[in-house]
Amino acid sequence: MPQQTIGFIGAGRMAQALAKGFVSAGLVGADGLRASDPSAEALAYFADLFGKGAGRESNTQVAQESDVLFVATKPQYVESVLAEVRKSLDAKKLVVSIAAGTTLRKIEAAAGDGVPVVRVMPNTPCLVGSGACAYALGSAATAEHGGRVAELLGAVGAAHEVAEPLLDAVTGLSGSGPAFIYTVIESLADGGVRAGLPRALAADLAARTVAGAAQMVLQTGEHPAALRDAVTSPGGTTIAGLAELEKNGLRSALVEAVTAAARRSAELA
Ligand SMILES: NC(=O)C1=CN([C@@H]2O[C@H](COP(=O)(O)OP(=O)(O)OC[C@H]3O[C@@H](n4cnc5c(N)ncnc54)[C@H](OP(=O)(O)O)[C@@H]3O)[C@@H](O)[C@H]2O)C=CC1
Ligand SMILES: O=C(O)[C@@H]1CCC=N1
Repeated sequence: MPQQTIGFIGAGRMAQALAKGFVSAGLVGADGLRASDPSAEALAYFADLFGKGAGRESNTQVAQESDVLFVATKPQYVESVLAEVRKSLDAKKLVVSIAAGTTLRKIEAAAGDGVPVVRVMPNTPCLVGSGACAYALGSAATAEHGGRVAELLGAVGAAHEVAEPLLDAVTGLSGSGPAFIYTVIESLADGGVRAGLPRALAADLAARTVAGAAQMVLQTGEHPAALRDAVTSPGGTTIAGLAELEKNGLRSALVEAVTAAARRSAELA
């Protein structure tokens, strides 16, 4: 990939996760990063991670200096931020919005005619190269723009192109999903502590169990139910635990969690 400058308007948690992932993957040097944020704390943290050279005083400076401009504010600020920097945008730039719910129509209207826009839903595991992301192309974005975004996101995890209407469901599943799974990990660890394990050991075993099970699904390609059957001995320990999960509605709770998060994403539009 040719040398490029990647800017972030909004230097919060998701911007930091993406920037760190891009730098770790060698897609950009710290000198190729730009960021602006009204929060001195967020900007200071960004500078701690990537060096003081990345910070800029205004969103416009970031837009002017960036080839790829990530808009990484909360959804309610996306249109006003783009209106603010609109004069610095043209067909040679690529605008990438990561905001939940904010539609391509709104982003494109705020960015201006002919500005290539891609709407992305990333997740925080991009920080450690294990992101699960999806993206949809705006009307002025070509396959080449899609390829650039796929290459960036591919360096920090998996990237799937989808039709825009699917992005609310993606948000409910993989955007918000890490928070659901952290709750699962915490609860597994609590179960371990209840059964007598020291907290630190329980926390380590819980996280590795979730990571290992996910890797089994991804690497074997087996259906999760088949993998579950391979753990479950007749009359054994696992079926005793699974019966409790069914009684307490784990499946339904997770289905409802993803559905509620997807619904909320649609509401944000
Ligand atoms: N966190 C996550 O797991 C994911 C988040 N997203 C999306 O990413 C976006 C950012 O989320 P997240 O990183 O969690 O949020 P954060 O609040 O951590 O980061 C947003 C940052 O934008 C700053 N900001 C506010 N107004 C402006 C402005 N006018 N110009 C420049 N910066 C501004 C905020 O400053 P201040 O705090 O002072 O307002 C804050 O530091 C959201 O749209 C969210 O939907 C998508 C996928 C996953
Ligand atoms: O909670 C949120 O709204 C954001 C979007 C997906 C994950 N975090």
